[in-house]
Amino acid sequence: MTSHTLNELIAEGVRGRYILVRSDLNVPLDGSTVTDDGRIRASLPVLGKLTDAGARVLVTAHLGRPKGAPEDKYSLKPAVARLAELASFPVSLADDTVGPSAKEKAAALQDGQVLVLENVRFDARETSKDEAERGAFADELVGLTGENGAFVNDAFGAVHRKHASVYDVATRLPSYLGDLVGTEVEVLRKLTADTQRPYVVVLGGSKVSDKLAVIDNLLGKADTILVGGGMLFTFLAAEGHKVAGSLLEEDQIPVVQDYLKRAADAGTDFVIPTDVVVAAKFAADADHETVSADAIEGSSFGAQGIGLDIGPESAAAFAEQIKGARTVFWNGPMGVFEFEAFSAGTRAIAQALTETDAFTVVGGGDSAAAVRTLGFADDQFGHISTGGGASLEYLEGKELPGLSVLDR
Ligand SMILES: Nc1ncnc2c1ncn2[C@@H]1O[C@H](COP(=O)(O)OP(=O)(O)OP(=O)(O)O)[C@@H](O)[C@H]1O
Ligand SMILES: O=C(O)[C@H](O)COP(=O)(O)O
Repeated sequence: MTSHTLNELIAEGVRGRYILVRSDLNVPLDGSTVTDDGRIRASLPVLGKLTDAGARVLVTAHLGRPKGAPEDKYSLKPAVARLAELASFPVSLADDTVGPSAKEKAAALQDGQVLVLENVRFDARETSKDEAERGAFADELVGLTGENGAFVNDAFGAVHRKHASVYDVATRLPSYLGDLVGTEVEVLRKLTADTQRPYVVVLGGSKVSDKLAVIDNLLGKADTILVGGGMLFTFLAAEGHKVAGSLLEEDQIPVVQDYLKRAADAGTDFVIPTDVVVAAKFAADADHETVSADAIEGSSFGAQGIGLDIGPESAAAFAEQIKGARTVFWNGPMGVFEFEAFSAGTRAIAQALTETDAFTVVGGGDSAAAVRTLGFADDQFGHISTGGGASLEYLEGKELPGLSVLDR
């Protein structure tokens, strides 16, 4: 990569200039409490460098997946409150993204201060497939920077998104690679350049179709793929099993069937859970029991049952695979770890990662949150990446729009 770096921008001089920074503040929330501030902490160094150098920093960020209009539960308020607590520079939040509040607060911003714009996904143009629509939104974001603005992408978790605040603004402003993105790419580059085998990829989480899409390119690259979390039910369904009320993306069944067919030729083994923890409902205190993965509907909860974790037998089998690996990449919790009763699978995988001799990478907002909230320390893993989907796509060898647009 030949992108210009933040240090180069700072050397050019930023005092008094408006610098637009894309950060990843997409943190897990419990109501208005940030349950893991890892991504906020990871965003601090770049903001600190810019404010120390006298820049007026405008931060863009997303939270969750709102439907292109403001929604209280997706406000950046809690994330920005936490950022302000941790920061050594003044931080404020605009009430909108490119509206009157953003304009007024941006105009009043002083050297060394940070203004975060409200969730970029409150504007449908941010994620539009239509380049002109995204471009119009990008123009409005760039308009806030005045005459001599610049753009820094420090949102590693979002570099796989061709979105206005990630991609289109970079075609309109002199653009630079943030330190967090630089560091993350360096670790993943080393991992792909010299992958020690066996290479085991552990996949879980709830963004089922996103994560299923990456498997295509992992076939042949990974020796073993361990399938947990929400996507496991699409695998079970692809094998002809009923999954009751569990998370299932029916339209993805043929895709998974195709993967299963191609796996042997590609030299990749799938390990699919043999037991599942099924709950009566999606709740922390739900009644639950462990059943065989091919008999989910046979649980006491019948067709209402929801699979919320992998069972102990599967967790042990996954741990065994991890023990024998030389490289492990893990994205996506094995179950709904936020509820204690359904956290055992995720805990077992985290534990196995801390015990293997393999180089281990944990990627993703919730995956990183899971290992921390379950009591593991960052230094027990080779690398904890802020990016889940982003790191997976990097490992697949895909071109990431947010990175390639910075290439000169
Ligand atoms: N069986 C399941 N049913 C429903 N939700 C599940 C299940 N297993 C895991 N999850 C949920 O998946 C969520 C995390 O998924 P996600 O795909 O967002 O992972 P991530 O690590 O944040 O990756 P990324 O950074 O790409 O978003 C957790 O909130 C967890 O509760
Ligand atoms: O959580 C993530 O992986 C990033 O913040 C990107 O979020 P997205 O998958 O909703 O684009």
